[in-house]
Amino acid sequence: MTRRTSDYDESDVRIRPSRRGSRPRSKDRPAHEDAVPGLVIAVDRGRYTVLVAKGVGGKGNPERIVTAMKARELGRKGIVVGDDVELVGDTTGNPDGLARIVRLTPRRSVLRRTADDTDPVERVIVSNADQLVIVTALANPEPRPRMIDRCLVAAYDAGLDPLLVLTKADLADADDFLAHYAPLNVRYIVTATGDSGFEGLEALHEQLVDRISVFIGHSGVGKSTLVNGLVPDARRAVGVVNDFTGRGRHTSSSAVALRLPEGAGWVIDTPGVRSFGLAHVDLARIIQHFPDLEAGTSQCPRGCTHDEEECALDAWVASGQAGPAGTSRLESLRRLLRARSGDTE
Ligand SMILES: Nc1nc2c(ncn2[C@@H]2O[C@H](COP(=O)(O)OP(=O)(O)OP(=O)(O)O)[C@@H](O)[C@H]2O)c(=O)[nH]1
Ligand SMILES: [Zn+2]
Repeated sequence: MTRRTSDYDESDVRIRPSRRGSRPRSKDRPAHEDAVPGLVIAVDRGRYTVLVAKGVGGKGNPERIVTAMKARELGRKGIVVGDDVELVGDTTGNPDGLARIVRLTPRRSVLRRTADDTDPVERVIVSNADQLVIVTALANPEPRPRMIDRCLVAAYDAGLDPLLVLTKADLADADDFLAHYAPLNVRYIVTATGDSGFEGLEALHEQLVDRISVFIGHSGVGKSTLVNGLVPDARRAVGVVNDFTGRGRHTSSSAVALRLPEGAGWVIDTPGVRSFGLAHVDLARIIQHFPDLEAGTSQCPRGCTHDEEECALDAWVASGQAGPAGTSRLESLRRLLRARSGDTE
């Protein structure tokens, strides 16, 4: 198996830990009592853009953006957008200054993916998010239900609440699509741009208040249009900082956290992420992420893989108990199970 390299700034971690025990903690590790907390909002080739709040490190200090590198003592531990960290060094926000990240605060959530479904290297895309916003166009490009199902599995597995955003409702009706997904009880927002402005943007904004939301979607679905509508200046702000420090501009291939106006939540844009390999998701757990089908497994033989002749799910779907999308959802589940076990057609 070839390990795919990625220019995406995610942290790579072997899923199966090595059998060698980790090194005992050194007693004389420096304590960094003067470290200040910050939030990682962008990562670009080993440089971290960290937001440090007002008043931190001294009364009267303004909110500032600090460029940092990872301290040696953190070893190979990856730092990603969304991480809460502690910094030492120059944390004034001086454009020529450089801070060091000396501590990573335990993560509340991690959104991971692998390059494909059997890749042993998992990448952490973003940490500490609580919502996954799956952006799909109703037309141009056509919705991809299998991709959506995959994103839903990734969201549930990471403990994030999924939110479907269906764009371009001016081009196609949302009803068919919504009928398909209704049995899943996933929250959704329908948006459209047109003569009457940007419909649905406010409803979407409401769902983002006080949350950390990761946006994912294929090229052309209108994700940038949404993000720019929600956070008109933020991308420029992050870009400016990177220009200004001369330490590499923020490229569109890595995730960036953008603050909603009035500070009421974060949108994390993930321009380089278009799909999720799910090698890190326990095979037996995948079915739990299909709640519309899981109820039908009670009639399955013991140890059923749900991809075998005796599986009760075919009858469950045929009886209509999984709703109108049952057939396609079961197909989706089985494709995932096969891909996950390396048994691709
Ligand atoms: N008709 C219509 N077009 C839209 C809508 N939203 C976005 N578009 C158009 O769709 C195209 C793609 O939009 P983007 O926002 O660039 O899409 P994206 O998902 O960010 O795509 P990448 O930038 O390639 O990642 C643009 O031409 C937009 O103007 C919409 O609601 N209705
Ligand atoms: Zn079964």
